[in-house]
Amino acid sequence: MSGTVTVKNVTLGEGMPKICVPLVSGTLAELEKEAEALKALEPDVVEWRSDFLAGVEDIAAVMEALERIQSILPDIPLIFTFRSAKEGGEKEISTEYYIQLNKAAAESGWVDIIDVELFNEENVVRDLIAAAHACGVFVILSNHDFEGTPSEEEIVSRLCRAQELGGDLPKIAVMPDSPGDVLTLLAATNKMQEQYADRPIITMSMAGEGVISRLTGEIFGSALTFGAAHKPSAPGQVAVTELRRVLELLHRSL
Ligand SMILES: O=C1C[C@@](O)(C(=O)O)C[C@@H](O)[C@@H]1O
Repeated sequence: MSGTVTVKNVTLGEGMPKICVPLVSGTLAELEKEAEALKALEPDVVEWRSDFLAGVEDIAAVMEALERIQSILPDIPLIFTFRSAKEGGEKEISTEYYIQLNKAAAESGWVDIIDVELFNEENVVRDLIAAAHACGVFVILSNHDFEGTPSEEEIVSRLCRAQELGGDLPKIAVMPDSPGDVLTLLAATNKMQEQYADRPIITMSMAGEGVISRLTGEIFGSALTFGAAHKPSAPGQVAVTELRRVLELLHRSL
């Protein structure tokens, strides 16, 4: 894998894959508790899945939550994500509000990375990337296929598209229907990192069969892996402490 992205002393794209833990609470009070509890797990990165928040349609509530998270975990890189229902998230919002929300998060100064879904209008994607970069915020350009696993060529092509559009961290999560689908994701990851990527990428095959892909990023070329604290944000995430143990085991073997 060539290229790295460094946020708050955490470098993605070198050494062991970094561990990201999602915050998935529904209320501000729960979110604060969840963020406090996360400290003990020492994640490299934290993702706030804002689509889980009951008041996410109110931008002031979102900003208040962001400020709280940031003040509880000031030293850990924070990803702001609104995951749309069509890509496995909790809610659907208008494109206008999606843009407003992501721009507000990027401009808040409390967020290091925003997650933008690749399958938006191209001008929306370009606009959000430009807005984030203007604030010194990185962009994960993501795609989620909860229905299945596209072909190796299609996975590589989506990751390349995310890179061409200027995403700092192209990402794809796919759902396997067989061990062969998991191999397809791993082969696509390997091909992308060997032949096309000039920056770190993030890939995973979800659910139980796909767990192996969340462990082997250092070998096949995925820079970030999502582990669960109490509640996973997607199927197949394993507990952070176990995840770290396996990543370290594989790292020592290389
Ligand atoms: O995109 C991703 C990856 C993910 O879907 C996973 O499978 O671990 C979990 C989400 O919270 C995150 O936004």
